[in-house]
Amino acid sequence: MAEPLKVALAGLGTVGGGVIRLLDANRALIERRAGRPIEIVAVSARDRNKDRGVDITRFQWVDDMTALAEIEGVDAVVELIGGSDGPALTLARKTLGAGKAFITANKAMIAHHGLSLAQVADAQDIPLKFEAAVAGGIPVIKGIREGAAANEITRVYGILNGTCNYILTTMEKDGRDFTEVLGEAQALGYAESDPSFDIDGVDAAHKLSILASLSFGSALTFDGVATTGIRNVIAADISEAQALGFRVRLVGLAEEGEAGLFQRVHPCLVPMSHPLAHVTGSLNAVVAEGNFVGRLFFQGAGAGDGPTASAVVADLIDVARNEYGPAFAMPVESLAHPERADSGERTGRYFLRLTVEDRAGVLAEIATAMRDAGVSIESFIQRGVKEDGGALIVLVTHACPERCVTDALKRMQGSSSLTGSPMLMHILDL
Ligand SMILES: NC(=O)c1ccc[n+]([C@@H]2O[C@H](COP(=O)([O-])OP(=O)(O)OC[C@H]3O[C@@H](n4cnc5c(N)ncnc54)[C@H](O)[C@@H]3O)[C@@H](O)[C@H]2O)c1
Ligand SMILES: N[C@@H](CCO)C(=O)O
Ligand code: NA
Repeated sequence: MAEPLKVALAGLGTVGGGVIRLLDANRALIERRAGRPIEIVAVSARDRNKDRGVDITRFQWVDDMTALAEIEGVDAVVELIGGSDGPALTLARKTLGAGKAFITANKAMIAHHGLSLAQVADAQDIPLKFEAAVAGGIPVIKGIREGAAANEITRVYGILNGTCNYILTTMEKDGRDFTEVLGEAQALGYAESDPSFDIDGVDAAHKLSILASLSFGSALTFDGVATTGIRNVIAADISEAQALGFRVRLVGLAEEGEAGLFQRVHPCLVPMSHPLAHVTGSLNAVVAEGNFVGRLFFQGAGAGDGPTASAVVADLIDVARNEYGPAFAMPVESLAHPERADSGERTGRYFLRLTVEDRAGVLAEIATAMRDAGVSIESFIQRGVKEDGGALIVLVTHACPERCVTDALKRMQGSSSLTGSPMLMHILDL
């Protein structure tokens, strides 16, 4: 029998537990597919005695998880701890330094340190793999890195955070407000240990920066992602968007063109005719547009123990088969360094929600700001708000450069007519 791939596992939480259960359940099949057994030999986490519903007494226990890299006979280390720096990064560096394969679900660490880790891995021809880090169980890294490798990809976008999608679609279904639904989403086990990473779009930005690098062959730049989360989305935004034929989704979008590299995570209005409008609950979806293959649409579970473990073990199978290549699909030195595109020049339609006082002249004030900023209005709704006697105004603009809409908002800033902060969302006309 072929030698097993010996694995050390750091982190025994949602995903770590899932990996052990998956390898137990599909052992024989995985061995046939991988050409050899995949065996966990050592594990480490914070608490040795916690009941995880899986038997870990059969594995060597290691208190200091960064020591997993040094265990003799271990071929691959799987990191399922989390955190962009700290023990996860130390473990990554030690593992690659020891010439062993490193597999992770940690998008925060890959977004911040992926290129420097890839440099070490590629120089020694060692696997560095992170399928679970982007859209969990969806094989989107494999799809873009391998399946679409022949294409020039100029745009990649999608729903990259299950927690936010769960919150938005529950608000949509039940008409409830953000704070009410947040607690439920966290209880489902998808949320990051710092929940603001989900809600403020940071987790989606981590994933988008990884996807952009793989799609465009450009150096990963997490700092280049303009990020807005879903904290300010209210139930009325969702119902008004629906009345206009849209659904609200947190969309990560990256494009590469003459203007440079554009990367943004933001709540958007998605037309009902677009497949992303039908991605509900904690599901994720990614669209990649290739110049020969056309539009690819990937959808599935972006989080959860089973789906995420499925991606981690797929990476292990690649390692067992000796099938891998440079972590970012090409050597780090070959990655391009495009300029950052100016978002003000992007043209599109916008949704603007204002809460205002219901008195003479308010509408004229809004119309004047729009006119002076060169923004033309496509549709307009005004509703009375019983609670405060004010009004809710929703505008959809005709396509115009983004800087015009932000200019219109600036002109209204500080006006005594406004009773709350305006909400501006892009309309995804793709
Ligand atoms: N949960 C998901 O659905 C999901 C999906 C995709 C990716 N991920 C990523 O997978 C990783 C793990 O996520 P999870 O949901 O399984 O987390 P979790 O909180 O359920 O588990 C984390 C594990 O790591 C251990 N740990 C954490 N910090 C430690 C430290 N400083 N020292 C020692 N042990 C430590 C904990 O004891 C626990 O066993 C994260 O990077 C996360 O972003 C999670
Ligand atoms: N917190 C993430 C987990 C998967 O990466 C989410 O909600 O999608
Ligand atoms: Na994935």
